[in-house]
Amino acid sequence: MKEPIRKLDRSTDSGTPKPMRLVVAGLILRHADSAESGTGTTEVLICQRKPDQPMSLKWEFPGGKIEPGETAEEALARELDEELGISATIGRRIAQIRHKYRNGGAIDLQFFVVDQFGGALENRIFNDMRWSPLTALPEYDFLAADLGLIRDLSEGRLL
Ligand SMILES: Nc1nc2c([nH]c(=O)n2[C@H]2C[C@H](O)[C@@H](COP(=O)(O)OP(=O)(O)OP(=O)(O)O)O2)c(=O)[nH]1
Repeated sequence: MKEPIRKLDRSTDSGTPKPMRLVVAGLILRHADSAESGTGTTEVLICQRKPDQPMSLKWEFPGGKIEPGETAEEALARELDEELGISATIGRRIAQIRHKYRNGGAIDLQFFVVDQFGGALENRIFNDMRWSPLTALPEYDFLAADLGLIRDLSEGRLL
């Protein structure tokens, strides 16, 4: 007897499966003093992707993929050197997020605090970069995987 032709399940068959990408990103912090209130504001460095990159002009935290043989901290220190020209001391890990982008790419993202670095910050690859108070983060159009973290940071839950 002939086997019936099975219909392809579009939700599971989207071509060759892409491997999970392991990504690290840094929350580079600085503490700005406010003259009027006398209290300090915590600011974080945010970076905007270039117009010719995938997910163009979205905002993200500096970082990138872990290469074979690297620890997460080593990968982040390398990326921050390549992207910003700084020698960063990688602090504690404050979040880990798994996300599936619509193109089928899944990423595992780890975020680390960086509150010490050597050298002068230099924008080597981004369209724009700026310091944002944690409370202002939701005003920026961040990558989808970062949105939960953005909410937590802006509401003072993580730092
Ligand atoms: N650096 C960074 N990447 C992030 C964040 N959130 C998020 O979804 N990502 C994604 C975007 C990229 O797909 C991937 C980081 O890869 P990458 O920095 O090495 O290189 P890329 O943007 O050229 O990415 P790709 O085209 O190779 O996928 O992680 C974030 O806050 N920072």
